[in-house]
Amino acid sequence: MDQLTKPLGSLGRLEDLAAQMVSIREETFADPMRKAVYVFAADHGVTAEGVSAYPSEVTRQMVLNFLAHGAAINVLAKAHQVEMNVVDVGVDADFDHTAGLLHHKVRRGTRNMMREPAMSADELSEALDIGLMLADSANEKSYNLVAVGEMGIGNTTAASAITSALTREPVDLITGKGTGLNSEALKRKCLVIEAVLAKHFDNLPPNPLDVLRCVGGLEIAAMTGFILGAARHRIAIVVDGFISTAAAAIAFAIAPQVRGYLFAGHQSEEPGHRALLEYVGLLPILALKMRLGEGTGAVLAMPILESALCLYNQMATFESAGVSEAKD
Ligand SMILES: Cc1cc2ncn([C@H]3O[C@H](COP(=O)(O)O)[C@@H](O)[C@H]3O)c2cc1C
Ligand SMILES: O=C(O)c1cccnc1
Repeated sequence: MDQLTKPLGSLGRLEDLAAQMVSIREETFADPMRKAVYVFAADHGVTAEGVSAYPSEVTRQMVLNFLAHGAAINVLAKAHQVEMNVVDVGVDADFDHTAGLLHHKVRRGTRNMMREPAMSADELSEALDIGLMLADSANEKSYNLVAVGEMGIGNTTAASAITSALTREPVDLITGKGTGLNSEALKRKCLVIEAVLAKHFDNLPPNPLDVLRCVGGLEIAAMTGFILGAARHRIAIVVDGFISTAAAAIAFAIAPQVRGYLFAGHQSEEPGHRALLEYVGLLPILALKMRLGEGTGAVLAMPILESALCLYNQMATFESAGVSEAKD
């Protein structure tokens, strides 16, 4: 990088991104990028507590919208030549005859974490396995850059509970309005999350897999498995916003080596995202004041990563171009 025809360090963070991509891909770093986004969808029992501005039917409706190419993620994936994969891990709907969907439903939504753990140990293990299996299939398809996204009404509540359990940050500092709660509803959401944490974790810090099982979600667990599996295959992974970063934080808590394979696509407007990025040790690539999810911020960052690698691969060196280097 320092031999390329530019002042030392002048490409800023692009230099770090290129270095990380090269270290992930090792001998194959010059291969063209083959990109995919995996959108994991599931419902959440905790929506019964009134924690989202939208009804949980929107999860099913948005899955159909993804399949009809009408969502924000469809537009961005198409614009940047990113193959789209939509995975049903636990939507509360019957998709048995729906084409174009990856069918891996564990159950129709998690249990209400206010009353009982969101998942049983078997359900958690099934959801993690789905993610691991999809990472194997991403590797078989020769993807070398994957974005991780999600759809699940209520999942910012699960992500906030995970964030507080892992980082020990107070709930009110890491809980946001999600899809757009008013300030009164946001207060209720904070009370729900506090009650959930008190119910499941009387002795902190809890084990990361217990956090995932008790207060996570089926799509979050599948994303965790996917991230662990993709890292194992040396696939570069771009996480999206608050919820996918919560999955990355669990993966990091289980296997800290996963950090070297992760990029944070953007800084979400959800307040807990900062705490999670800090916990994992990631710097966001973009800051566009987005709070959508679906993988949108991750896909938007992919051209920046590709640009970083192109610069590293294609620029002339001082020697080859006959350009004088810096004086001492
Ligand atoms: C139409 C629509 C499209 C979305 N796409 C992603 N989300 C995002 O919002 C949800 C999380 O917010 P909360 O925890 O407040 O329910 C998730 O589904 C997330 O992907 C959407 C939400 C809506 C309403
Ligand atoms: O940061 C995100 O991914 C996010 C924020 C709000 C709602 N849904 C997703």
